[in-house]
Amino acid sequence: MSEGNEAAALVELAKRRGFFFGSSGAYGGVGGFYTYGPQGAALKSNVEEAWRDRFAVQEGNLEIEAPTIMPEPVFEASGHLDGFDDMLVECAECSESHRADHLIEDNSDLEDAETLSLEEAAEKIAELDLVCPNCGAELAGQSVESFNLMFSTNIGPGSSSPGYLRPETAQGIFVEFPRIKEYARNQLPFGVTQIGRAYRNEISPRKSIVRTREFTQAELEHFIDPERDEPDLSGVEDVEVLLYPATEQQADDGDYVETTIGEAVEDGIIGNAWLGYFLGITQEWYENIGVDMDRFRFRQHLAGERAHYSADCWDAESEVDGDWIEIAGFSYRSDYDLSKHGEYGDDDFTVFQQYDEPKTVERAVVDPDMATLGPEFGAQAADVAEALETLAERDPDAFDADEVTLDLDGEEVTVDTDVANFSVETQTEAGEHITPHVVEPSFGVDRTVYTLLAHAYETDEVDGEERSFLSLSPTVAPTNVGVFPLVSNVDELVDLADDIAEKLRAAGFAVAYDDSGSIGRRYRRQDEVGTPFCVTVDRDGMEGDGPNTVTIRERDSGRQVRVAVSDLVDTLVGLRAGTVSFDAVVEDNEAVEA
Ligand SMILES: Nc1ncnc2c1ncn2[C@@H]1O[C@H](COP(=O)(O)OP(=O)(O)OP(=O)(O)O)[C@@H](O)[C@H]1O
Repeated sequence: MSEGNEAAALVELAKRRGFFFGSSGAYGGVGGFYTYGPQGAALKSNVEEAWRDRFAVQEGNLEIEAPTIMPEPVFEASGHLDGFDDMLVECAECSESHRADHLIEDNSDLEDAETLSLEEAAEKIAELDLVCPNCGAELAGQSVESFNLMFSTNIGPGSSSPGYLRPETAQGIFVEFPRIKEYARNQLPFGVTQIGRAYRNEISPRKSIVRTREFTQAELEHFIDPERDEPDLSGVEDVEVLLYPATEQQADDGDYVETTIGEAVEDGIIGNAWLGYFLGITQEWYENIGVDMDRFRFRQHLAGERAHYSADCWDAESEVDGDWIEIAGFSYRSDYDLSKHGEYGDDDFTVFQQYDEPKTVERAVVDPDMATLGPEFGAQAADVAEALETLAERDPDAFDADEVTLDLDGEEVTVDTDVANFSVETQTEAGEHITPHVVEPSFGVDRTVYTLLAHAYETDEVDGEERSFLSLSPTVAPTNVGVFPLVSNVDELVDLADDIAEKLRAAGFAVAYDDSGSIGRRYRRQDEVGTPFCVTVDRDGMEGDGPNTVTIRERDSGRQVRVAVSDLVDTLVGLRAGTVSFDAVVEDNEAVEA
């Protein structure tokens, strides 16, 4: 497809063939909400299933399903209430809202306008003479404001209990960590996955299902002890990747780095081995489900671009119509989330890590008797003593210094270790409580679906006519097989076709049974929705005393092969799973002239 046309052709096909379309059309539609039709819902569900199989089942990770609405304190702790903002500029003329950073990026060479401050963004808009994409009015002089992307609601009647629709599925996993860690028997590392809806009140939703206000994420939160846990890179070190590191993006002649996961981790291009591990298995997964690897890269975030919780971040990006779209994000979230919930929430977000050998340590033990602290602390004495005790537990070495500094609700108090009455006791410790760090691969399911459709969309010529088809991988194709009686007025053919359709459905296939129109038109209909194989029941296969035979047609090449009905289900099972190639089926059977 030529550049610029791909998305338009895709959206047209998606609507006509029941992949997806803007929702609530009867009421004028509402920006940023899409309904998946029968083909789209099946494709999306197959992508989710493939993700679940790779990132939950194959990895031995756990899966949970948490609510999509959570109370306000969760998002106070997570930082989303304060920090989950985009830059908004409103047109004074038509009142249309725009994302300031996107407007700037679309109209300049700047790729990281997100990193600008609000004032800088406003200056840039003026400098570039940007106009409102809706009405053409000048935007210079308009202020740029930050806009929080969370949808708010009230839980129960009244407004005393505000809640928010989750902007990422991840918080549902972090908040439930105290329960899940028990389930995982407190053994790090372990991973928890969740596939579900997330909601963001995007300032300007666009590119159909690429930027919507309600979308599906598939997230994995992998909990590790950064001091003890190392990933096993042996399975991914040879995976070849195209990387676009932050340093290259900032260099004048910034270039891609073609390397392997093993080398990228060794050379420090990917600064964290766990991120390297996940980039490796992700690249293979995307390739398996049909993302075109010539239109795929990993791009590292620039420092100012990273989310409030992220210490290092890479995006998986796919190219559609010449634009790079983020389809998954990989963040090293450190202990940010669990520490915050530990601080704000009323539960234990740490894990007890046993030492290899018990350790003998000297611990400062604070005397809780306030009198010994001296009169200078007055009414604060009880708080000071409590803070000293906490410090003694968390950082006993602090008492080696002459004085210790305490934080009493934001007020700093310095205590001379001579007057802080503590004694040093020798204790044997079996382990320590640590707050696990989190490595997070976060996938956008809708953007994956969009990429698969865009990368699969092809046109060629068949019998002198243009044909458009989706070369979707058999593992995700929404319809697995088409079944057609060559003609609909011969009972014998119709009965056998019915019987085959029933057997295939019983074997777990999504079957499209079609007996209307010419066989060519029936093939075209299936080609357009990406059905990889079609079975046709014809008279040739019913002749003689031998086994009945039917033809299987392969979508992309249009080649056909005649196979015995008794072998059909097994053959298609192999073809769908990719364990049997169409070439092998042709070799074992009789190729048919198309
Ligand atoms: N509005 C949206 N519509 C559809 N998918 C989304 C949307 N926002 C995020 N996603 C998906 O969720 C994944 C993880 O979310 P993350 O918070 O990393 O996105 P993001 O960096 O905020 O995305 P963007 O910069 O495009 O707004 C993204 O890689 C993307 O695939």
